[in-house]
Amino acid sequence: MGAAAVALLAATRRRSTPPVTSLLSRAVRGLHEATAAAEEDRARARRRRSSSSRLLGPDISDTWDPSPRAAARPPPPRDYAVDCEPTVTIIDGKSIAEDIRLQISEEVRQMKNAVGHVPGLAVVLVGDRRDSQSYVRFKVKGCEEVGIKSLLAELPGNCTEDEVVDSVARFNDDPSVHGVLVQLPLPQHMDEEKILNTISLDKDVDGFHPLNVGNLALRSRKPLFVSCAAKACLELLLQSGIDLMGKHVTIIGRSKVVGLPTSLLLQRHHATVSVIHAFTANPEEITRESDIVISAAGVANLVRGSWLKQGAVVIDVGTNPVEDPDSDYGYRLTGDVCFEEAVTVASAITPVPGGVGPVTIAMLLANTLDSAKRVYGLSDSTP
Ligand SMILES: NC(=O)C1=CN([C@@H]2O[C@H](COP(=O)(O)OP(=O)(O)OC[C@H]3O[C@@H](n4cnc5c(N)ncnc54)[C@H](OP(=O)(O)O)[C@@H]3O)[C@@H](O)[C@H]2O)C=CC1
Ligand SMILES: Nc1nc(=O)c2c([nH]1)NC[C@@H]1CN(c3ccc(C(=O)N[C@@H](CCC(=O)O)C(=O)O)cc3)C=[N+]21
Repeated sequence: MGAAAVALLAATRRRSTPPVTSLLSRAVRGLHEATAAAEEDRARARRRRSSSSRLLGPDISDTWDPSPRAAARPPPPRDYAVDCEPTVTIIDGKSIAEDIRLQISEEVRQMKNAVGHVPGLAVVLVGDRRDSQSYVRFKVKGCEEVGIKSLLAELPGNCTEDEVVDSVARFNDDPSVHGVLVQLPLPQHMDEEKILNTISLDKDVDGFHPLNVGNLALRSRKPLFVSCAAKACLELLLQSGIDLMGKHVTIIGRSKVVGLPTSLLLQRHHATVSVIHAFTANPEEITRESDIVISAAGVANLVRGSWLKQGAVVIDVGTNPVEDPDSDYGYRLTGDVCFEEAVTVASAITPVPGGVGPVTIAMLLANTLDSAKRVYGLSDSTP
């Protein structure tokens, strides 16, 4: 099913009419009505977002206390059609990312006026994996869109660990660079931890440095940077008006890129967090108890509709290539969640593509901006 058809379906479906085919024909019949409803949804989401004072991710400093931002937020949208039957909200990550980039552009412009410099992001890419190359392209394009300077070091897959470390060291020493990241995964023969540990703590925009992760975990501490994917999950929830306090959130995955930092970040927002990994027995029993399910396992269609509680919120971080002869490239991206099943159960869900991914990139830009603000003394919160 195409993304447009799914969005249309989402805007028109009633939970009491489960068969997808009948929903589709209704979607076609109600084309104009549905388009108008979807447009109104987007406008409502934009109004909600523009009333938020901060779009650049969680304010780490006060997240142990009940979040003032959450308190000031209007109540969650009523996801009910006119006849009060529930509908599912497709969380529009692309549009949320666009708003974040707009705000970053403005701050970059102000920085240039105030100190004559713009933030700089350096990316180290090793090898020729097509997926890594395209993610890096998204990052560079994101920088261009907001006026952040980007630098790229591309190294062949058979280079030595020392060559990668040298690249990182050059960026660490470059005062025009405020963020350094090494695109993962690295080739098998390299020691990932050793290389990541050479990134300066104050340029660690991925938030993978042990001190940043440790400080995220500790109540009285404040990390300099938090994982972009974790911040994206939080932002998508908050921007959708979903309160986290006391909610049971299950996170599938415990990696340093997504699962672990997301579990720590959401605890700072007073969620009760369960973490599922490859050795967890009966994961579906845990997810079925959860108000919010965040999946970052990297397994296509792992989360079935039957894994979800009625009305659950679903954040699908997974980005998995699956064969698709109909696609130009012979494959397409799909999430960890079986979308067609989940939309019949969830109250809100992120699509893949167009959900978490664009917001993750926007958060990388936000982390780079924050880093430059710290360097130029423009930061409103000293860590
Ligand atoms: N959209 C975005 O912005 C981003 C998307 N991604 C995507 O998210 C996914 C995860 O990425 P990443 O965290 O780096 O991947 P990793 O492979 O590093 O981690 C995967 C995690 O999922 C767990 N896991 C794997 N299979 C299962 C299973 N069948 N049941 C339960 N748990 C399982 C693993 O458990 P164990 O620890 O036991 O091995 C591990 O903790 C990928 O698809 C990636 O492309 C990643 C970053 C950003
Ligand atoms: N040092 C490092 N930091 C990372 O944050 C990191 C990494 N390495 N290695 C790989 C994973 C994966 N990841 C994604 C980021 C954006 C999209 C993204 O923008 N996805 C688009 C896909 C668009 C498309 O390809 O068509 C979307 O979901 O809409 C996906 C995945 C970051 N990661």
